Amino acid sequence: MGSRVVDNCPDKATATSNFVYVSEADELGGYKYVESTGFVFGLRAHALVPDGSVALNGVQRRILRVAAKDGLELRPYRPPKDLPFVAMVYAKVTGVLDKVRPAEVQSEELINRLLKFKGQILTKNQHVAFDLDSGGNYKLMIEQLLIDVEGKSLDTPRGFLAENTAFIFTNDGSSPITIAGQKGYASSQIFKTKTISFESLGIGGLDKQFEAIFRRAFASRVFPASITQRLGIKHVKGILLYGPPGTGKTLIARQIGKMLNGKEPKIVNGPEVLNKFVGQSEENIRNLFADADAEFKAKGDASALHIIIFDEIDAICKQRGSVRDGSGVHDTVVNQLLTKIDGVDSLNNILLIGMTNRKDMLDEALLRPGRLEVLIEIGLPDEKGRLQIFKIHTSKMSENAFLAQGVDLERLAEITKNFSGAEIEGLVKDAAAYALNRNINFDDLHAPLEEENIKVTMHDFEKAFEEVKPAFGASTEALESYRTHGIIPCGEAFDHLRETLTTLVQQSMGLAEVFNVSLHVPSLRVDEMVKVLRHLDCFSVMDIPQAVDLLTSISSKVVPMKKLLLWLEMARQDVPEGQKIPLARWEQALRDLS
Ligand SMILES: Nc1ncnc2c1ncn2[C@@H]1O[C@H](COP(=O)(O)OP(=O)(O)OP(=O)(O)O)[C@@H](O)[C@H]1O
Repeated sequence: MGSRVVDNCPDKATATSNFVYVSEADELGGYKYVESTGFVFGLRAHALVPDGSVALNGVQRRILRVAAKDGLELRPYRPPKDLPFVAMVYAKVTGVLDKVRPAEVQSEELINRLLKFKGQILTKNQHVAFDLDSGGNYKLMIEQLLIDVEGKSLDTPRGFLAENTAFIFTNDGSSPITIAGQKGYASSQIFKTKTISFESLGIGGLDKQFEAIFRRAFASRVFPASITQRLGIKHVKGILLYGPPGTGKTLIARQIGKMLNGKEPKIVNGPEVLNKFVGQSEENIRNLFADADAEFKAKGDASALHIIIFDEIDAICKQRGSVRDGSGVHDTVVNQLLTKIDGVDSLNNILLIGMTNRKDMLDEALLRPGRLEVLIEIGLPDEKGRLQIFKIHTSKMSENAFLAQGVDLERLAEITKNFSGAEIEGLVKDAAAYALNRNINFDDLHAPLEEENIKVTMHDFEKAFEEVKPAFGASTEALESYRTHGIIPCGEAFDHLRETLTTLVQQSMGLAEVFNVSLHVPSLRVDEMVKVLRHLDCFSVMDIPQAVDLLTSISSKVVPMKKLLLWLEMARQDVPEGQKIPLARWEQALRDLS
């Protein structure tokens, strides 16, 4: 059927219809669709189109890469019988012209307008020009088409636009057009980019944790509300990152904030929020949520995501009642925080990322479902993670040729067992300081530095390694100080574990050096408490049953070992050296602390 001469559309109505037009005498006139360069268009005949021409709007000319007066091959297109109806279109909306002023478009108007193209065939990567009654010429850039096959969403390269086709408007930040009131579809825009590179984010060894955070806290926000509501999923509003200091908790929280399209995250520090003036701490918490509150009231589910990063959250959330400042400030602050996440006026547009080194000190109420419910441990990095961290922190040196040839990062990762990310960073800095020192002329501090002589060598790293010691794991003194009370046989489970481990160690005598065993004793039952108190010898034997009774009546039937030791220490404070704790003192300490 051959080539047609490209012409402009006769008027605005034809230009915004997404049809292509031929003359009334054209032999293609009998067909409903034509195909060119892989795109399919609805075809209409029009009295104002000259014979032998095809009228295209500017957006169509662009995707077909032709200009007015060019020739264009057109072929009639008969939709195959199995051409599917599109269930969901992922597309970006931008202006028809490259330069377009920022504007806000209501999604309802947008969708109603786009559904006027019902019955047309859409192809992936196609651009569709349209106008809106409220003004403005826009183009829809189709990124992905999904069809519904037996409840599963599958990709399709082409399909019919149907009455019930759903739209998800994405925006990678390149379009100045924001879509308001997306009825939950807005969520698909939360990530700035489609892929994540951890190394470029400067985070080493935390891929698994990141994946877990994504899966558990963000997946629900990527899908449109229409899907999450059908699945009965509620957005996660709080994450707790916990683990030893310097392992990258703050780093990961900040990077999450940067990756998301939401508002700039707010970062606060627990102790900063607390204020000695009555009501001021609560006010600080309210202020923290004020912007999210205002936007949620104005825009509801279409509001952007507000991220609040709460460092040292344990400072404000210590178990309620456990703080003895007599003011009850901590309680009201925690309550205030809980209301915002989970109360009657709770907000759906917030994500609270709490961080702590002391998860055990947190008020359990804060960790219930609907609150800080996703708990992610950020532990010490393994060897692979350490290598990544070394690479991250030496990348600048390496780029600028300051890293000597013989530096073996793999070897360094191997020997830095128990080092946290921050300690690895410290070690790199220390090694660099050695290299710099070597190049300083102490006789003449004004002598010019010869840059090309500055090389950080393996020897510098070795010297730094002698100096920087990890806070965890390696220090025997620290371990001893944790066991001031010796090992207390506190129950059947403990005895069983000890026997099994002893047998294992005996069986592999000679290998014993390489064993590292750590025991975690979560909570003690009544009989176990009796054994522990007996072992610690801090009450007279006669008083022990009553001491346990007091403990369980004031606290609970099951008490964490750490808590028990803390209480004992408090109770012992006013008791003279060598004397047992009197029951009255014990009761008073329990009441003060519970
Ligand atoms: N996994 C890591 N990858 C790269 N750098 C890291 C990593 N962990 C820590 N660091 C380095 O150590 C610095 C301090 O880490 P960060 O403040 O994130 O630790 P943290 O776990 O929040 O510690 P704290 O509990 O003491 O607040 C970071 O700014 C970064 O330079």
